[in-house]
Formats: sequence, C-alpha cells, structure tokens
Amino acid sequence: MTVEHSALALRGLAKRFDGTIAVAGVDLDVPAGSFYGLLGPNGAGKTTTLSMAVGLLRPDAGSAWVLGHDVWQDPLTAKRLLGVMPDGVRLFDRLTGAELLAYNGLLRGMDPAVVDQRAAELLDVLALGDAGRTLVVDYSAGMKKKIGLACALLHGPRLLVLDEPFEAVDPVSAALIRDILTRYAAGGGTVVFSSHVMEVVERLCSHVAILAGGTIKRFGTLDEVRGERSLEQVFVEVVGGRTATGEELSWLSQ
Ligand SMILES: Nc1ncnc2c1ncn2[C@@H]1O[C@H](COP(=O)(O)OP(=O)(O)OP(=O)(O)O)[C@@H](O)[C@H]1O
Repeated sequence: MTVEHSALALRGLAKRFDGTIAVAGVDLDVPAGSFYGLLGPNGAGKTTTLSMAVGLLRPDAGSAWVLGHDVWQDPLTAKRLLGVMPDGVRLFDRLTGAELLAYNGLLRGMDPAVVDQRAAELLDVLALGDAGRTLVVDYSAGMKKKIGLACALLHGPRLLVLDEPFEAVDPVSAALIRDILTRYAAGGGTVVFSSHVMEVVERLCSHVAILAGGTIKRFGTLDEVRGERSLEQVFVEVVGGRTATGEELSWLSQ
C-alpha cells in the first residue's frame, strides 16, 4: 500500500530516550475506513509511536503521513484531517466540558455557532451534559476519556487516533465510546487506537497490529493475525508471556 492510499502511513519511525530504544523502526499502513487496533504490552512503545504519528513527539528518524500529508512537513493540513486523544488525556482541565470544547473549536478556527451546536450535541451524546459547571480537573477518569474523545471529534476529522480510549472506563461509558466510534467508522472515518484489552480489539477492529519491544511483530486484518486461535493466544505467544509453574509464591497457600 502506498502512502497516498493510507489514512495513516508510518515509515521507519524511531525514537530513543537516553539509553532506551522506545521505538525501533515502525512501518504501518492503516487503510482508509478501517478500525485499527494497536496492541502491545506495557512499555511496548504504543504511546511513543502514536505521539510521533500525530505530530506530538518529533521522531529521531522516519516519517508519518495522514491521508497523504506529511505530518512533520505539512502539519497544518495533516492536523486538520486528524482528531487525537493523547495518552493521559492532557487537557486544559481548569475549564468546564463546554468551555474546553469551545476553546478547542476556536483554536481550530471553527465558526463559534457551529462549535456551540456540536459541543452541546457531543456533551449530550456522551452523557456529560449533567456535569454542568464541574471543571474537567474534577471529572472521573471515564468522564475525562469522554471529553477527550469529544475534543478529538469536534472538528469532524477523517482520521481518529486514540491512545488507550478504554483504559479506566466503566462498562457503560465503554459501550457509549464503542457506539460512537462504530458510528464514526460506519460513516467513512478511520479509527486507530491502542489498547491492552483483547476483547475490545476483537469486537471492534477490522485490523490489528501487535507492537512489542518497539517493533511491529504482527499486523493485518483481525482474521489474518489471529488465524484459528484467539487474539489473546497470539498476543501472549508474540509477546513471550511468562507462565507460572505453580511452585512460586507457595507461601500464599494456607
Ligand atoms: N519521555 C520519556 N522519557 C524516557 N523514557 C520514556 C519516555 N517515554 C517513554 N519512555 C520509555 O519508552 C518505552 C516505551 O514507552 P511507551 O509509553 O511508548 O510504551 P506503551 O506501549 O505506551 O506502554 P503502556 O502500555 O505502559 O502505556 C518505555 O520503556 C518507556 O519507559
């Protein structure tokens, strides 16, 4: 697949922090219209890869393109097409949800009337309308994920990149986020998200990549990657999980 035909294309992305190689040369093509899950254990390099892919962290080497636009050479065009929910949801959190959405929309140069209308709809659909004057800093973890998603969706991006959107989210909010993402993808949008949760990835994704030790170990459609097995089995095999022998921690038995 060529860079022009992918919603997101990564070539040779690499990043080192002091002595640690966080990402060791990632190539990936995310087809337009796909729902792409990036799986990996803690420390695999998911956040670092996605941050470089969306223009938040400058790579040591490599390039990223959003719908054919180079994220680092032409960031304005790429970022217009892109909605991002970063890890840890770095938000301006001394604002209410409505204020935060207004701030985001106006920063993007959107018409204030459109921002107001979309913000009200997003707050309503994401069940954040009742939060009223509550500041985002006082939101629960799940509410912060939802307002982060609302900020990412506000300008109607063609590609959504979400870092751990389901982490620390209760089942009701998770179902809501899933529904919104499914609708977004059905409407022609492309979603890339990182996760440790196999069940969510298996349920939602058309494509999956497994990242470990800073490189992509497997990628393809969900069926190509898991074959006859469960995604969890493939993941554990690829990542090299440790199996308990039963002899450790014997002092835990009464
Ligand atoms: N700012 C930083 N400074 C130093 N080391 C970092 C920094 N960011 C990430 N690393 C290191 O790079 C590696 C990859 O981290 P990264 O956060 O990308 O992994 P991850 O797959 O997102 O992990 P998790 O699932 O735990 O969030 C880790 O070894 C991490 O300690």
